Amino acid sequence: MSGTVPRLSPATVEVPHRPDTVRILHLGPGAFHRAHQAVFTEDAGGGWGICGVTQRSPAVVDQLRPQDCLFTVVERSRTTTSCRVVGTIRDVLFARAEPERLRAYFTDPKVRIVSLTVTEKGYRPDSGVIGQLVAGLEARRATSEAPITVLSCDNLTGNGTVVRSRVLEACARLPHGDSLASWITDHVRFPGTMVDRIVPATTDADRAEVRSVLGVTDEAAVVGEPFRQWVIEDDFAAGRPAWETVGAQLTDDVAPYEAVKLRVLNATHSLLAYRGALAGYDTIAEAVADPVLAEEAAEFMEHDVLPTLVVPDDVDIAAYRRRVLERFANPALRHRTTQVAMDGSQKLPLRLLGTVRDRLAVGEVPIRAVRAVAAWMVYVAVGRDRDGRPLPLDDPLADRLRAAAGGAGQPHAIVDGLLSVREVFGEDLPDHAALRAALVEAVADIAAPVR
Ligand SMILES: NC(=O)c1ccc[n+]([C@@H]2O[C@H](COP(=O)([O-])OP(=O)(O)OC[C@H]3O[C@@H](n4cnc5c(N)ncnc54)[C@H](O)[C@@H]3O)[C@@H](O)[C@H]2O)c1
Ligand SMILES: O=P(O)(O)OC[C@@H](O)[C@@H](O)[C@H](O)[C@H](O)CO
Repeated sequence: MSGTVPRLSPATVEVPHRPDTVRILHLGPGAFHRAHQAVFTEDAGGGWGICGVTQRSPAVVDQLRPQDCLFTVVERSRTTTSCRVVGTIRDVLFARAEPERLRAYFTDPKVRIVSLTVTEKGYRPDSGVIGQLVAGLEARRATSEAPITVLSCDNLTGNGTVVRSRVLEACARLPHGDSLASWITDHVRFPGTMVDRIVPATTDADRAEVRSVLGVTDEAAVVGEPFRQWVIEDDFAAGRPAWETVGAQLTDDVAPYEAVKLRVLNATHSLLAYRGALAGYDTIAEAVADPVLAEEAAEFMEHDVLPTLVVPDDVDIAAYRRRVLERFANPALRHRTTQVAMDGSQKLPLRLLGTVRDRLAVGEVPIRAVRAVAAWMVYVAVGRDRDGRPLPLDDPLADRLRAAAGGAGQPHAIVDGLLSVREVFGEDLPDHAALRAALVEAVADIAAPVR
């Protein structure tokens, strides 16, 4: 209950140096954007204000607008907590309710960057995000024609290339799409990025902590770990904030950094999420505190992932792997296993199946990666933990996955059913006999305690 505690606003908290002008339009101003890009952008200075655009609901607009878009970032290490109010977001809008305001931002030459954090499923053709981008770029072409950069900050392999391809594919479906595609090719850049900061969904307890520390009610507070990293391909059409002055790394080639992050951090996160949730652990920190799961995670990184990586010269991969496990072990974050487990059909191909394919290609069956995939299969098929508590299947393909898994049947039926989902496993993996056999064995082993 907030009682009479005043709301966070410029009247209740002093925030120096707020930018006056919106120069970045951000699609998907969820927890991660607020704790990552908004913080880097505020630190970099130079007057780059952000307008956040929500796609699916006005919830974040309703949280931020009464606060003049101010919000708190709560930074939690194992032993310390600090709060910082961020003022770089200057406007927020719900696209469906305010299409004219959205169009005005897209056509405004002062807006130089459209960035995105819309989750992996936000890039699917049915999400509406790509359509929104194409409509916005079309409006810009018809008015100012000013060059602009589209900056994906989602955990996708080749996020810049993916968003560019999706945009051009959508143009190809329009009646006069060829000329729009050609304008986009000449005027719009799509740099790739690697983004990293663990930012769990905010809870009521987090908001209560902000109330007690700052003495204000903040409905838009977010929580993150102290670590943050941003590697950005330096390919911008119309300028950018000086992010390199505040710790971001600008480079010609993001791909090796992105592969290290997705295959080491995100894949191990998913392994711990599925194995941990099935074992009855609520949080990633609890899962990695289990010696069996910690060893499985460490061995997965060392034996399955490492041989597939081209490690950039400036990355000490042994230290990186150790640090990832230390970050996961931070108990103050309370990152829920079921949050990391969501959208597995979209995440597995990006985080785990590249490693599986690369190892199979050299004649090795990566048994620890296989166990992680098997844990996802058991999570989908059985749908409850070892104490019988239900596990949510929050996934855009949930119905298809449930039907394919066919309930908690025999291991071979679960594996064959889920392997047949081509959107996840492609055309190659379902026919790989050694992979199938290893999956059946791992599913049998992991499912036994939860049946
Ligand atoms: N949270 C983290 O630790 C973290 C770290 C690195 C990268 N990321 C990236 O940021 C993304 C968002 O994470 P978050 O913590 O902000 O999540 P969030 O749930 O707080 O926000 C997700 C945002 O994406 C939008 N979205 C979700 N599904 C969509 C769909 N189908 N179509 C259109 N928009 C959709 C939501 O409306 C919301 O604005 C992640 O999926 C990941 O790609 C997150
Ligand atoms: O955010 P998602 O849903 O793509 O993935 C869940 C986590 O693995 C992820 O958010 C990590 O916390 C993050 O990628 C760390 O930078």
